[in-house]
Amino acid sequence: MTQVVITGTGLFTPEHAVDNDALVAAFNAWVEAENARRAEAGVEERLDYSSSDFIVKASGILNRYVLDAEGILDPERMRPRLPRRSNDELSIQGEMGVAAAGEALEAAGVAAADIDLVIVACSNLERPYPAVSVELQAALGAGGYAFDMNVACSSATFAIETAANAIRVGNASRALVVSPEICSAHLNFRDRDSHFIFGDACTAIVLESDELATAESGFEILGTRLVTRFSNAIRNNAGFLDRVTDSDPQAPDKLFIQEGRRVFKEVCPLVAALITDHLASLELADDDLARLWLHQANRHMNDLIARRVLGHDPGPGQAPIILDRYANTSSAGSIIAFHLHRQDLAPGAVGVVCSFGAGYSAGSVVVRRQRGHGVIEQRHGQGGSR
Ligand SMILES: CC(=O)SCCNC(=O)CCNC(=O)[C@H](O)C(C)(C)COP(=O)(O)OP(=O)(O)OC[C@H]1O[C@@H](n2cnc3c(N)ncnc32)[C@H](O)[C@@H]1OP(=O)(O)O
Repeated sequence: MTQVVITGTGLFTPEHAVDNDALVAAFNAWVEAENARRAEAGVEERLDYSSSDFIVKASGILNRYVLDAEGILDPERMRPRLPRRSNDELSIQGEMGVAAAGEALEAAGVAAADIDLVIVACSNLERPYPAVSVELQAALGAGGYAFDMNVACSSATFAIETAANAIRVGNASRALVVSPEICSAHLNFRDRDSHFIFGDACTAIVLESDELATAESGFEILGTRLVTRFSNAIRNNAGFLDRVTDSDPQAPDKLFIQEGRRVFKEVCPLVAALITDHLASLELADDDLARLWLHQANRHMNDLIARRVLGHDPGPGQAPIILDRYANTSSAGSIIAFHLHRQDLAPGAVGVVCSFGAGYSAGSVVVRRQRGHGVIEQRHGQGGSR
């Protein structure tokens, strides 16, 4: 069976950084104005203020990067301002994708023309068609075929499995998985419970059949495992039927909404069981795991999942946190952690990239650092989705 190797990753980080204090100042200025409006209109109910202390304590988030800070921090607007682009211009997600893909291709030592599958996988696509991936394929000069897919926060791991299988069956020899997440556009910055949760970023991953890979030390995919379980606890009702259902396009449910506590309670055990069962199916023990690159939604969730999987608190750097800087970047989060925190791993070290999110959906990708190019250990050398 063809072995599939991750040979390069890339990351696009928007220039605008917004820390909690700036976000909270904008939110509280809006609350003050809104409460004054309510008082004037004789409405009794008042809105509560937000606080940086709460955000850090509840989530571990200190900062987020966004495509446009000015629109978000304007209390009169509180949403990013992204100018409309003409059909002849590269789309916003296409531009993010070109930046992240360029870095990933360079790391892999692969020319764009040698890519024959491009998957754009993210929570929110900026239009239904033509597919952003097909536009990106053209912008990069990649060959083969391309398609978009959305499995919310698990989009990237589901796409890794899809790309790896395409390589295994011979439909592609090299694939690019790109996750351009513009979470600031689906976030209700006027909702106290969630206004701090998300940031924007784009990741890219190059996957190759091992016979073709030339990168010095790639990460061999030992197996992938995906799970979904329906839940309304995280939801966004925006959709193309809005126009014909005559529903209010400004209604709060047309943006991200969640029952945070429920998500915490229901998703942590699901994810811990997914990883543990996946490792067992690969004849790996929990303590074989040198690293957990977990989805980055909430620091406490990650601590709990890592503890459940490992049976003890993770060692320093064993379950890296990037949400302190990036906040929740949906499907990009676990890939950012993988991108930034893998180079120190010794050859042969095993780790898991694990996403979880709306759906619910969760994906586990177990990888092992190669011992220099072309040398693959046979002990856990199974291919396929396991
Ligand atoms: C998986 C995904 O990627 S989906 C997207 C992200 N999802 C998640 O992160 C799900 C996991 N859940 C969580 O992380 C958490 O539930 C959070 C961070 C969303 C919220 O933290 P919680 O501790 O659950 O806060 P909760 O909503 O219960 O509120 C606790 C208190 O803080 C208050 N509070 C809520 N928001 C704020 C705020 N912005 N500032 C100050 N206080 C606040 C509430 O009013 C409440 O006060 P009370 O105890 O007096 O009633």
